[in-house]
Amino acid sequence: MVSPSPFLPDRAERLARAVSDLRLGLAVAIGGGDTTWLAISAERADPGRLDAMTETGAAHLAVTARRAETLKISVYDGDMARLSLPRAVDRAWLGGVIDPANDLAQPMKGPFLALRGGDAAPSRAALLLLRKAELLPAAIVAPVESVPEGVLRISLSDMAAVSQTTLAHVVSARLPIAAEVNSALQIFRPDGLGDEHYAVVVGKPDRSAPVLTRLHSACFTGDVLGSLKCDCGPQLNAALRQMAQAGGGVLLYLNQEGRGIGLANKMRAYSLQDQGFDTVEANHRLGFDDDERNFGLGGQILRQMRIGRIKLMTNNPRKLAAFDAEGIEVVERVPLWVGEGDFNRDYLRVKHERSGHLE
Ligand SMILES: Nc1nc2c(ncn2[C@@H]2O[C@H](COP(=O)(O)OP(=O)(O)OP(=O)(O)O)[C@@H](O)[C@H]2O)c(=O)[nH]1
Ligand SMILES: [Zn+2]
Repeated sequence: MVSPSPFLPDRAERLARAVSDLRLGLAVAIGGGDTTWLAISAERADPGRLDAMTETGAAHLAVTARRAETLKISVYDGDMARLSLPRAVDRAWLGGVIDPANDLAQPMKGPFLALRGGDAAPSRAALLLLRKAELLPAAIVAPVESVPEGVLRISLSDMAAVSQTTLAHVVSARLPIAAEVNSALQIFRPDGLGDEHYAVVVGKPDRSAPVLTRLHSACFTGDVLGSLKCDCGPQLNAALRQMAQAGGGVLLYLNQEGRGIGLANKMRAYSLQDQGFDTVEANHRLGFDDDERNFGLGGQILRQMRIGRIKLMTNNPRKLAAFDAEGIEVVERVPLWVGEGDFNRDYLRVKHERSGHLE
């Protein structure tokens, strides 16, 4: 007989499963306190599951403090709020509460009853997992007597593994690119939650000197489509060209689209920007922070590549701090201001004025 225990998922694997279940619209059971709770994405909840979650009258809707602020809901749980839900939730009402697309058209959505006291930790865990699933951070949460068969169970103590992803090198292959034919692409894969990330080695960087490095965040609209709303495409190309001219460099490409909120949410942010909100306000109205990226992954990749000293091409002081925290010495910052135009002037101004980007 084969022993079952090696086949059981560990904490990191359970969390990765929980994120993909929530993304599908499935419920996840969260235990670890006195009560076990079922949580489901408010965005993905189908009518049958929504009714089942709310039929006892004990369900609540968890939203982030950012979203609560826009909805003018009292925040008693620090970074989040829990709203009591009626037995039969009106889906249009729910849509209005969680999705800010119609905030301006439908400004009054209350009255809301915000819960105080009790255990907010399971709801907080659900919100964090939904962010990792790149869904709107709004969860329907209800206590359960018993967990329905087939529903994944996680424990609050599993949540510690959310930020403990370790990346492993998978493969490296030669990749001639327009900037430098002598280049290579390396792939790094997480052991639990998260996406694969890449390192482009341009030319032959001299490892005895600080390596010219760029930490780039995925931007489908800018990198691939040539969107004029941001500066990502020109930054990507300028970085690769400068590395080629310098004889070599490393471009770390982190799959953290939309500053970590995912492409669908970034497009929600863009539609809010069309209503007049700036980049930061749009993120807040959706329930996200200004920037949800984890730059520490870049340092982890460089350590695996045995690169310890770099010249970093960036205007973002948070990136400098992140490499420092990972033990990578940034000996010089190389400013990277390119691609300014009519469509991204406000975006660049907001980076400078609100996000602390350097000259
Ligand atoms: N949420 C959101 N993300 C955006 C928006 N515009 C661009 N992005 C994302 O922002 C990231 C690029 O970040 P930036 O702040 O432009 O630049 P940075 O990489 O932090 O800083 P630099 O190193 O100085 O370029 C990419 O992940 C883009 O997909 C937006 O309006 N909203
Ligand atoms: Zn972009």
